[in-house]
Amino acid sequence: MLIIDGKKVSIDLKSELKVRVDEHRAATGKVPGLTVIIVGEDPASQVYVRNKAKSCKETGMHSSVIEMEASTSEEALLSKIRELNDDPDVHGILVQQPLPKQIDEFAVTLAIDPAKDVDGFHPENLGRLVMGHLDKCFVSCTPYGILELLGRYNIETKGRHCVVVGRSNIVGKPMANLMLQKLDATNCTVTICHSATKDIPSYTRQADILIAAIGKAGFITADMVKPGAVVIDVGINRIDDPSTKSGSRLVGDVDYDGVSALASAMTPVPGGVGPMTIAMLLKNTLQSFERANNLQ
Ligand SMILES: NC(=O)C1=CN([C@@H]2O[C@H](COP(=O)(O)OP(=O)(O)OC[C@H]3O[C@@H](n4cnc5c(N)ncnc54)[C@H](OP(=O)(O)O)[C@@H]3O)[C@@H](O)[C@H]2O)C=CC1
Ligand SMILES: Nc1nc(=O)c2c([nH]1)NC[C@@H]1CN(c3ccc(C(=O)N[C@@H](CCC(=O)O)C(=O)O)cc3)C=[N+]21
Ligand SMILES: [Mg+2]
Repeated sequence: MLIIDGKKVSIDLKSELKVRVDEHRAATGKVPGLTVIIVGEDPASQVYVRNKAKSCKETGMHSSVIEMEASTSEEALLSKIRELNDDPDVHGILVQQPLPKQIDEFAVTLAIDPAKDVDGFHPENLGRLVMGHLDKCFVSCTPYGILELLGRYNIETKGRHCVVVGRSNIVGKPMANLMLQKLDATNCTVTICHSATKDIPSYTRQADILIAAIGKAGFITADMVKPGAVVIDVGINRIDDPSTKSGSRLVGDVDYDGVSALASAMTPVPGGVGPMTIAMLLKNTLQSFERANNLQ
């Protein structure tokens, strides 16, 4: 079984991005800038935001984090976003999800300038993805990172059956639509399963490429997987484990031990899709900078 090493690929990709950032700095005196807004004090979100800022610095990009109180009003957040939309030094804006319940996530997504929406969540970007205008949009970082992994590991996609479990706007839907595109690196037959799907194993067992984005630890078990399938695990679930120092550990949506015995290739958790999500966020931020400065 081939372990698809997202951690390693993300390191390679970040060093490629750094070369380009250094060239831009030398030529223009400017570097790409990413601003992350975090509302409230969710500890998991704080870890992601710190990782994003650290990766930004590794590649020579400028990073700033805006922390807002959990009680922040929707209007206060929207007004901060409008300020960043107008700031020429900000090339990427990311508002960390989930948001507190008084704030409408869709209103926030709509407020971000699509040209700075490095998450790829704005309907203009998701719509362009669905319509196949990939060069003019930002692709949601997790699906984009998975595509990058499939490409770097030379995994055949054309004509193969890709089954995506999960239909969120940030992972499942863009993932399925990406694999459906008429491109050499995609061109799959696609099935999407969700919580109302009857008999999920009957679909997952047909998958040549199985992508799990559910948010339930160990949901995909060996009996649900066709021997030789490529299995991509998006899930990030923290479970109790008294044998570890912290008392918990991260697992994916796939039962790794069971499924790795019959898959041909698989992403681990941690060290698979997660680090790629961050690398693609930086790639999108660099892309935004290059578009803004006519450097393409
Ligand atoms: N590695 C990374 O970079 C990232 C990881 N994640 C992780 O990926 C996972 C999914 O994230 P996200 O898409 O935001 O999650 P959401 O909770 O938004 O969506 C989960 C999807 O799974 C479906 N689902 C839930 N339970 C079942 C079930 N019993 N059977 C079938 N389908 C089910 C839901 O169906 P329905 O629509 O019917 O409710 C929904 O479509 C989470 O663990 C998250 O932490 C997320 C983003 C990035
Ligand atoms: N606006 C917005 N954009 C996002 O992209 C976004 C978001 N909100 N909210 C939360 C989810 C989740 N997400 C992850 C990113 C990296 C890892 C990651 O790097 N994971 C490491 C482990 C990290 C750890 O140890 O906790 C790994 O899998 O190896 C995980 C999850 C981005 N998200
Ligand atoms: Mg969600």
